[in-house]
Amino acid sequence: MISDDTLREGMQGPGISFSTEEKKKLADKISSCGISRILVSYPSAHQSEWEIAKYLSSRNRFGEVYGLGRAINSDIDRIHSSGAHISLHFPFKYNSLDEVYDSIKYAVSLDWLTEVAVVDVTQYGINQLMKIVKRLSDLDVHTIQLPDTKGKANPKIISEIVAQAKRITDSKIEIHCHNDHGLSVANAIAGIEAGCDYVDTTFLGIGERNGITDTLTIAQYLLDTGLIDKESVDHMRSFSEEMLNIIIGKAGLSFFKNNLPNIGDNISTHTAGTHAAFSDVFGGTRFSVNVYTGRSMIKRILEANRLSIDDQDLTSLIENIKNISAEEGRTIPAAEIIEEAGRYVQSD
Ligand SMILES: CC(=O)SCCNC(=O)CCNC(=O)[C@H](O)C(C)(C)COP(=O)(O)OP(=O)(O)OC[C@H]1O[C@@H](n2cnc3c(N)ncnc32)[C@H](O)[C@@H]1OP(=O)(O)O
Ligand SMILES: O=C(O)CCC(=O)C(=O)O
Repeated sequence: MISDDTLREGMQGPGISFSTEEKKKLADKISSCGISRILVSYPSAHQSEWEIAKYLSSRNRFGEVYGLGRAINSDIDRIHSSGAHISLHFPFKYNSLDEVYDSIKYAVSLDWLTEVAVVDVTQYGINQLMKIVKRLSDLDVHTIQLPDTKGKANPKIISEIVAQAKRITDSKIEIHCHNDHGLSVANAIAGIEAGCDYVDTTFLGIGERNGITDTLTIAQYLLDTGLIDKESVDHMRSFSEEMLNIIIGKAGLSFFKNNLPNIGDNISTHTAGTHAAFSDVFGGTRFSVNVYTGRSMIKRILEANRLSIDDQDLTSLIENIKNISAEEGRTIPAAEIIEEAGRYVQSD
């Protein structure tokens, strides 16, 4: 039931970044918690993300190891070459889904366990969403994820979409609930009660903006329903305590104040490069920079500081930023990005 997303979604939490060595250690702990399904990285983001996907998928610690990417052939090839199972997300805005479906067909031809996230489910009417579910099911997508990407859903909505999806497809249904309105746990429980097959969680609920459903809270709920054993929950509790110190070490104690739903700063902070690329979909104006950044985000940070560099320099600036972040397991503050960028401006 639990699909752990701490190593990928968790690394989208403001101020959070993990090096490859840190991810290996965290993966060991997660597997000791009895979790067998895990999404570990975004292989097209950086070499380190490909390496951890390769490392974890070549070991027998988990039943299913996934890497995430865009529904485009180059991201699919990158994930597949790591040996991880393919997890794809739709674009956040589109005119047509034809090319997306072609790429998904390609992914399924490589990996029968392919999973696809129909991002931001609350943008659709229920009939339109079910048409998409049916189309993915006809393409033999193994797992259809229905994520509340913007954290705007409520338990009634999640219950309705999961129940309807389960009626029209034999594909597995997965939910992924963001916490902007503080409803990620209630929404996940509504999805479980409505019959979903998997629920995405992260330890301490860390993730993009103010995160998603917390693993331990859901495990505690599943314990009461008999779907998980007490030993696993005990391991999750002690790992959650360790994570608390890891997160404070990386993002400071104020992380937990900023991470409050509805009022915390984190709800307007983005890490995902692809989110910054769709600024009319995601309104956030604060950025946390690690290997998940992209051109759109770095350009916006430079523009806010009245700096502009040419395309080639931007490529090399982003490469440097991502390398430092991956090696040192830390986010890169705006001041450091500006200083790095300044070197390109001066050398022109
Ligand atoms: C809901 C979620 O959290 S899904 C997970 C999102 N996670 C991330 O975005 C983290 C990893 N991202 C990255 O490392 C970078 O954004 C990269 C490597 C993917 C791309 O970086 P860049 O090439 O510098 O592009 P940038 O980040 O500015 O923009 C993303 C591009 O992907 C496109 N895109 C985004 N999602 C999709 C998708 N599902 N399918 C196709 N294209 C997509 C955008 O339209 C944009 O294209 P453009 O460059 O033609 O405008
Ligand atoms: O977990 C995934 O597969 C990606 C989707 C996601 O993170 C989201 O929509 O918020």
